[in-house]
Amino acid sequence: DSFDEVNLIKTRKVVIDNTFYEKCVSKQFTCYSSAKYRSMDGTCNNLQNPLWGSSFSPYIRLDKAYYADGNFSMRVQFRDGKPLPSARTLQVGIFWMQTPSWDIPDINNYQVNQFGQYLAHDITLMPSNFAVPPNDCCEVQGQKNIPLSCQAVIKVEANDPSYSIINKTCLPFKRAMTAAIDFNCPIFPQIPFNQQTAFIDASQLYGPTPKKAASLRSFQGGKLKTEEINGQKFGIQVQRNGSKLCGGRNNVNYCFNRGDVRNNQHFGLILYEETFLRFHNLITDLLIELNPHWIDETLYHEGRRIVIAFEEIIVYRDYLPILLGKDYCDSVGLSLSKDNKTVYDPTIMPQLAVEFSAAAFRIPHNVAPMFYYFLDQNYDVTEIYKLNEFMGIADQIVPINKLEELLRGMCYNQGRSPLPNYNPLITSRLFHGWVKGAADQDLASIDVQRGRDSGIPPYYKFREICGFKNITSFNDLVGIFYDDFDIGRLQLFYDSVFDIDFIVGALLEKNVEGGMVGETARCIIADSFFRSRNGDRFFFDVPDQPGSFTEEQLDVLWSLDLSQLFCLTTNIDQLPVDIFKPLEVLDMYDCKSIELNLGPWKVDNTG
Ligand code: HEM
Ligand SMILES: [Ca+2]
Repeated sequence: DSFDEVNLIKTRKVVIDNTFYEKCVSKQFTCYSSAKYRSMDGTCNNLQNPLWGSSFSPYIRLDKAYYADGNFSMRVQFRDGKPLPSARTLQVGIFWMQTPSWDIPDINNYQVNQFGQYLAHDITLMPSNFAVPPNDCCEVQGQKNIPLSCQAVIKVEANDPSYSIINKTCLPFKRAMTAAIDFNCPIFPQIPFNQQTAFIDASQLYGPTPKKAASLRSFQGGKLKTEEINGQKFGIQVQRNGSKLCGGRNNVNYCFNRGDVRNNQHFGLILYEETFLRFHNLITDLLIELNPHWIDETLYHEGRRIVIAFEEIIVYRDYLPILLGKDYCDSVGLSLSKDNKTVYDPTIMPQLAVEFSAAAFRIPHNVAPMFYYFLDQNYDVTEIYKLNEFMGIADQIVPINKLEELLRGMCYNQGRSPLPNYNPLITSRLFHGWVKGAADQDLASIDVQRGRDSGIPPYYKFREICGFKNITSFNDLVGIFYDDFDIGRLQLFYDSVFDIDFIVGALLEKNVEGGMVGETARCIIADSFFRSRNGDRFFFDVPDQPGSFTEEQLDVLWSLDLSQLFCLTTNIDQLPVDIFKPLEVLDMYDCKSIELNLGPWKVDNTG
């Protein structure tokens, strides 16, 4: 078998802990192997283990849990058992000083960031329990009986180069929900929950539960609900009862309601949510023309099945080769090819690893750009917005032509180059303008703290899991990072090489050739994408399933790409054929000439 590295993780015998399914779920499932469509929540995908990969089930662990007490308290230093350095202290001491105050331009554009985030929101959501007070964990520090979920706020030093300016000494952090604490299900050590379906099934659009999904459907013609704003069709908004609040933000006029709760995070993401929603409704329009006898239910599920197949193709054919490197994808069986169909294996656990969600797949936060440019038809800049100041607010893109101007900017501008640091706006003023307690966060500190919160192994252990040479001293790190001086910087903060947090080490690593992440992150990311696909009975090209596409239908699906989707769902005039490459103005689609032909979906209605 040539799929060495991914197999290496598979054959480490990842222990699938079934305690949750056996002890904590009382519902009995009757699954039908003849079902043509996926359930909304991912249940019954695996017929023997109906909850595998479903929403609200625990992540798996690639290794044991690393907690100080073996149960839930955060990891401590290897030598003396003292707390690890504050996540913010690491960000300031190792990354901040080396972060340029502008984005270094990349060979790819903003779409790589945006598709990545849209995809992340399909497969993973490891939330804190915001329903349980207090809202702002910093406010209760120093009091007696601090709730467990608030015991890991991030300490900020008085001389912090950015937070001292606004007198911030504490970053609120709420620990992720776990089986034992939030679902009353005694699993120890604790394990966080995935509130999304682990499958690539567009659950960020349709909703990860039957209830949420139903609330977004119009129940007419298979469509998702829309409303008209400024003469354009958008998805529905959240019922705000006259309040002007969107998520954590005051004074906004527009706030959308979609399958994933993070959908309003910023306008780049909203562009994807809106265009994919319009794509679904366009498909159902075409299907009803071909098959006028189809009822709403059939149209909805057939449309959904096409949208999902489309997303899966973009992920495995177009996106992962850019993120991980094309040759690597070929060698570990992640590539998609027309004649080599995906083999479904019911023994593969499709659920993602906590090491993936809490850490490895966050490395691409390093390409989140500082500024968004809006370009008109002549490619002149009409607006420039700071990412962090326009989070939780859709107002800028609902006026006529604005979605198109944003889209143009995201295609023609070079994106942020993947280097060890995140942009300084999201490491000091993330969610700027939000309500007190939520405002002015640091995503880099959060990512370090989330790793400790969820008990993932330290950096050296990840390298061992991935089969790289063992690390036993700081010296063994020579040659792994962009800059060997970083080893000295790490030594300033960590007592021992065994203490280094995964994401800190992984961000410093040299990127792999032809990819955007280092070798350790790549190995963990590949493992979860392998699971999510090969453990998915409904993956679009798995043959001989009740819902398998015909060869003619597959030909149509293969002919589609992201640029065509944007052509079909917006009023944009033209787009580069390769959606991820800036400045490729030679190979363009004239959007007026793009049509979607779903002919192979016409069925004989006499049968
Ligand atoms: C504009 C760009 C982005 C912003 C502002 C952003 C922001 C955030 C925030 C605030 C969180 C929650 C952190 C926590 O509380 O633990 C998060 C989580 C996450 N992000 Fe991003 N992100 C961006 C892009 C991306 C990209 C490009 C990827 C991957 C390709 C990504 C992957 C993830 C993952 C895997 C998580 C954890 C999700 C979970 O399971 O809860 N993000 N991001
Ligand atoms: Ca999903």
